[in-house]
Amino acid sequence: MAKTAQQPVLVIMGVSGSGKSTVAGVLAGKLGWDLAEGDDLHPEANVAKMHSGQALTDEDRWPWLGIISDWIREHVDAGVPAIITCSALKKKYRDVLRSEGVVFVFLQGSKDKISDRLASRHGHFMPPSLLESQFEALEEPTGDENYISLCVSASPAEEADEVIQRLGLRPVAGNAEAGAL
Ligand SMILES: Nc1ncnc2c1ncn2[C@@H]1O[C@H](COP(=O)(O)OP(=O)(O)OP(=O)(O)O)[C@@H](O)[C@H]1O
Ligand SMILES: O=C(O)[C@H](O)[C@@H](O)[C@H](O)[C@H](O)CO
Repeated sequence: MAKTAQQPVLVIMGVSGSGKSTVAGVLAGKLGWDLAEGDDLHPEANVAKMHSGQALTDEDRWPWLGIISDWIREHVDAGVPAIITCSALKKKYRDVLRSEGVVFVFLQGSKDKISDRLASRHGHFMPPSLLESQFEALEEPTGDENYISLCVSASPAEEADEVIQRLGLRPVAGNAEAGAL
């Protein structure tokens, strides 16, 4: 069972197409928490690189992880509960995001399942061809990393409810039904 601080920051993590943005949006609606989309914090060069079909390297990702880490720290320091999406594929990436109060929510799914999702997603800069490299880079969280894993076979609303229930979070009154898809 992951430990939750009174005002946690949830990092919704997983490969491209695992549902991070979708689930984070529903969860933020139910909880009434601050939300940031990690994809929006990438330097432009990173987005252009992924769009052209090339996988990011560690060097490409460090500046981006620094921005995400700053965002997390601001919320932790201010005691404001929040949710951010970030692939956070490797343990060394999570190590720079980790701090008291940070809980990783790992959206875990098979390559086939996620590949099907990406095939029917349109208008996103990330090409489905990069999914293979995402799985190659992925180091699933283990051991004493403060995390929960969720199997991505339920609806976004069910996945959000599972996070709320497993972490013992409190939905905003009247928002419990938000995002029922
Ligand atoms: N629980 C779900 N059930 C069915 N479809 C889903 C679910 N979650 C997400 N999807 C769909 O899967 C696709 C990928 O979801 P989403 O864009 O949220 O993934 P992501 O992890 O944020 O991807 P990326 O990192 O590339 O931005 C979208 O088309 C979304 O509508
Ligand atoms: O670490 C990475 O390779 C990137 O963060 C990708 O995961 C993308 O940001 C995202 O998946 C595309 O939307």
